[in-house]
Amino acid sequence: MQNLILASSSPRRKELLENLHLQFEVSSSDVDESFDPVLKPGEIVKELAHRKAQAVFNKHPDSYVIGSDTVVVKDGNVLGKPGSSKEAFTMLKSLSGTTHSVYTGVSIVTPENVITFYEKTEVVFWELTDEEIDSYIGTGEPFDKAGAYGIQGIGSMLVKSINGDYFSVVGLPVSRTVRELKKAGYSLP
Ligand SMILES: Cc1cn([C@H]2C[C@H](O)[C@@H](COP(=O)(O)OP(=O)(O)OP(=O)(O)O)O2)c(=O)[nH]c1=O
Repeated sequence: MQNLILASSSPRRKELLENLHLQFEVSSSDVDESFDPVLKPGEIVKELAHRKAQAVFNKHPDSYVIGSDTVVVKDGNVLGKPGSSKEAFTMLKSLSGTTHSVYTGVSIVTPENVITFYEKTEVVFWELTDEEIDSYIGTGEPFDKAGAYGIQGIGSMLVKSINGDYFSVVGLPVSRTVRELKKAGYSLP
C-alpha cells in the first residue's frame, strides 16, 4: 500500500480528501509563498503547490504527496489571504457585484512522477453594502482564506453563482486530483 500524504495545514483540504475515504496523513512544512508577479495566475498556483508538495516529499521520499495552493484573481490582481480587516474590506469591496476567478493549483510528487495542474472557477458575487461587508468581516471568517471569503461557510451568502468546480474554490479540486493520482501510479482501494 502506497503512503499518501496531504502537504497542507488547511482543515478544508483535509476534509475534502477525507470525503473520498482514502487513507492519508497530513504533514505541512513552511515554504516561501512569494511568487514572481509577472507569472500568470495558473503558473503561480502550480509553482506554489509544487513547492509545498516537494518540501514534504523531501522528508518522505517514498510517499505520494499532494500539495495545493489557492488564489483569487480580480482584474489581474492576485489576492491571497487578507492581513487585516482593512485589507479584507478592500478585497470584498472589489469583488462586490462582479465576477472573479479562483485558481487552485495541485501538485502530486511521487518517487516516479511529478504531475502538476490547476483548475479555474468563476465566481459571481452579489452587490454587497458596506454594512454587509463589515458584518461578514466581524465573523472572523475571511482571515485564513484567499480573497477574504469562504464559499463553504457564511461567505456562501455572498455568492450568486459559480462556473466550474466548487471544491476547487474551497481549496482542492478533488475529482481531478484523484484522476491525476491514478495517472501518477497510485492504486485506489
Ligand atoms: C476562495 C476560498 C478560499 N479558501 C481557502 C482555501 C485555502 O485554505 C486558503 C488559501 O490559502 P493557501 O495558501 O492556498 O492554503 P493554506 O495556507 O490555507 O494551507 P496550506 O498552504 O497549508 O495548504 O483559502 C476557502 O476555504 N474558501 C474559499 O471560498
